[in-house]
Amino acid sequence: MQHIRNFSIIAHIDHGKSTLADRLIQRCGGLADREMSAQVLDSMDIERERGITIKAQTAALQYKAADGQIYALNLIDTPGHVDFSYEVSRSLSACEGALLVVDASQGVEAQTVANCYTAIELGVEVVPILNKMDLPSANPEGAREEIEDVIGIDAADAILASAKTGMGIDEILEAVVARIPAPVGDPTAPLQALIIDSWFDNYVGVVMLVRIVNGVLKPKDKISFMATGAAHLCEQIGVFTPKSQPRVQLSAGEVGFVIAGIKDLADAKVGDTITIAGKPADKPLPGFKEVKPQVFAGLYPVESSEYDQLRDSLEKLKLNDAALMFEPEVSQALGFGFRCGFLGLLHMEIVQERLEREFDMDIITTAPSVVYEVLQRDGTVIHIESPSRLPEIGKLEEVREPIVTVTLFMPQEYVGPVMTLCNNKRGNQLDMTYHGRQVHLHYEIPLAEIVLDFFDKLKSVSRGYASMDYEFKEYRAADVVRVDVLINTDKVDALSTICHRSNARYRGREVVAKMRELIPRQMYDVAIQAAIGAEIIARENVKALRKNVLAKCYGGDISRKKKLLEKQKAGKKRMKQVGSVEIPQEAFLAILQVEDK
Ligand SMILES: Nc1nc2c(ncn2[C@@H]2O[C@H](COP(=O)(O)OP(=O)(O)OP(=O)(O)O)[C@@H](O)[C@H]2O)c(=O)[nH]1
Repeated sequence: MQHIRNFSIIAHIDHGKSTLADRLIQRCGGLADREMSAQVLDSMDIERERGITIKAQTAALQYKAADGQIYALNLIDTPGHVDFSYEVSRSLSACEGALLVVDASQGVEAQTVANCYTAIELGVEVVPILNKMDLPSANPEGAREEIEDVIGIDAADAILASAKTGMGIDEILEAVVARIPAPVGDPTAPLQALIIDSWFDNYVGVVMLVRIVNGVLKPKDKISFMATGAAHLCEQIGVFTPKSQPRVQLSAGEVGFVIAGIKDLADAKVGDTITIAGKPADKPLPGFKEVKPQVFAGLYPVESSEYDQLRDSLEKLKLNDAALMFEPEVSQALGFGFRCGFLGLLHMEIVQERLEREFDMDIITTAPSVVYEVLQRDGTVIHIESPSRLPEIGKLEEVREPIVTVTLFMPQEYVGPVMTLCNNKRGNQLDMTYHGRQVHLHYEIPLAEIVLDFFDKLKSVSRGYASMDYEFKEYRAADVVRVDVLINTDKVDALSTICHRSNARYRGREVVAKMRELIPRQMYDVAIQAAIGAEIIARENVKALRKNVLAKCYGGDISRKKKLLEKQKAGKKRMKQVGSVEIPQEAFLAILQVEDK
């Protein structure tokens, strides 16, 4: 076990995490050069294009160190975004060390900070690396100071590197061996294996990436899952180099994959502990948490006839995304669709994008909302995942909204703007502490305010330097109301939102104004109104088109006419016919564009 090193790479987006991982794999001979064409660790196209790693993967490398010994280095990939913070914490808790990659020309940026704190909290050894030293603009001294000031760890022996040219790669591998502790664990104890990640493979079913903490796991072992209680037969184990390679056993300290004929991802939850059914460990490893969707939105097919296809697509996506939830929903305006639950806004965007790209679906998404707890006059308590389902005022005793505790990190100069933002979002400050130039703030903020656009605003007011994390605290009574939108006097249920009474009029007016810009002119005048209960609080008109598009340019050339019609059809794709009015996707999300008061 003293020849094993388990480590992750943490970095802000674009600081070179994937490039460095590729270099390390290449240097250790994991893949031939021609296989290195693409960044191997980001397996999904969409990840490559968005540049965000959403599914953790790993590589087991063999490295012959300067001391002549051969070491088994397990590189464990971590996702980088706050929506996936639980997965990050599970990946890091499977490691003894983490390489903190900082772009020497950019310095420390927001995302590094939260992940780095998670690593420090978990007792993981952090090795700072200043990457992109080949760039003329590299400023290692500045970056070093920022690591010390902002993150607060010693950066005196940060390694100067370039994942592009290969500079510093050997030094990094030597540091992994010398500075990161070997795992500790008892191979003779009952099995405790932490599930770091799990995903669905069409051929073998669920694949689990595990860190063996204690004990030994072999094929044919009957394993059980301590959180779910499910039992399965272990069929195959092995490691990724990054290609999969079978092994006859995985022992304490090692990282590898397990296949056990599992069909449902829900049986193999990230963070759960695997043990041997006949000889179980007396307790699971700490830190298991059920991930629950926090953000809900309606997803509807643009063509009603594609409902079944949308359901099939969502089912396929769910195979590989245990956090995605969905159930059928009917909207008067949009017809049959699904109410879907996501971990956060990025998760929602990824699902939406995959539905469109991988499954070729045209969908309309409604504005994201949170779950409200409603105490009705008759004493019953219900949970509302869709604003249109909020009972009428006469039946309501109390509406409670989810409150989260938000932890924010930022350099001192951004404290003012960040506090203003939190206050605008109905935040309640809990405390503020200084750590050198770095400030930690704790706030309680209604989740509904966070899901709208908090993350983007936080980034813009802090120029990307502030980072955040949040955790559900409780449901708390709130004076919220539903703002409805009427189009040509018909209420469009998919456009209803719930918001605090103090903001309701303002938001209603702004949404209607935004929608006027977003809804194209049609053959008739379109009236857009906002209402609270029976009271109309705002109204705008979209004036009718005077002339028909075709009339203008049609001069007998039929191919031109066809082209125009095709163009119109393509442009129509993300439009939904509501009554006699065509509403584009953007208009359903107009609430996201409303600025704070
Ligand atoms: N000049 C230079 N460019 C580099 C170096 N390392 C990475 N890059 C470039 O920086 C960009 C981002 O690198 P990635 O490895 O994709 O960064 P990442 O941190 O994995 O980013 P995400 O996957 O988006 O989180 C790419 O265009 C790389 O080619 C380096 O040492 N020098």
